[in-house]
Amino acid sequence: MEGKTEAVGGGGGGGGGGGGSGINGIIETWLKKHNLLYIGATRHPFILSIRDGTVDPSSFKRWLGQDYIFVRNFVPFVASVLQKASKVSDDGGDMEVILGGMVSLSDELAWFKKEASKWDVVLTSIAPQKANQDYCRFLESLMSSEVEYAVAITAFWAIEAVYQKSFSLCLKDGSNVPTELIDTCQRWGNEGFGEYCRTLQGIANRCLEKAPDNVLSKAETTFLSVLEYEVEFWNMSQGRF
Ligand SMILES: Cc1ncc(CN)c(N)n1
Repeated sequence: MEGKTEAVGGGGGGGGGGGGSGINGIIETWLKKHNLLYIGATRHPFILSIRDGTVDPSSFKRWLGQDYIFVRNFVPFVASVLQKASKVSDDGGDMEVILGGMVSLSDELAWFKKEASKWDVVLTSIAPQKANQDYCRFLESLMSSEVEYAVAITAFWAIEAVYQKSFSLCLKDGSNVPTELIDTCQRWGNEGFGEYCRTLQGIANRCLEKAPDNVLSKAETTFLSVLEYEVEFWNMSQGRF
């Protein structure tokens, strides 16, 4: 899909339970408007090297260790999104989706531990690198009660969606992912995770449609920041600082 905008997850639907307006939602407008940066985050050379089977094992190990630290910091951020949802969302449907997301993050942490031992990566001896520290600091800033639910849920969707889009690319026909990395690609590239991301996209769209202009522009800036942090994270994984 190079050079062409595709709604995250490929469907363009607003997502069950989200109620967003799908193909014509605010997020779809942003994806078109910021397509270059979006492509930069979702078709990064690190991901392309996994897809093509040319990934440097030391880059993969670096990514693995750093991402474990990131996910540990991501959990409290998601908890803060859940707290915001409990205060503002009308029907409780958002809370169920976010809670489901927290359950899969618990699985994700267990997966990192198992994967790390397979690759001889000692998770307890890893220090976060600068790009990771910056990203985690950004997450922390979004946890403030001053940050609106529409902004926080947009960030949450974008963070999950970048991984879904990136790793699902590795599962497409013609890819040459090494056997030992297929499980990694399936973790975020599977259809269930794609559906979950479309649901988050629908929730975010619904919130953005109700949001005043100043919140909309904060959410757009936050979306762009997520894309930039994701690019830096992939760069860091490749040893490019
Ligand atoms: C950096 C990063 N971004 C997103 C994800 C998906 N939870 C992740 N594990 N790491």
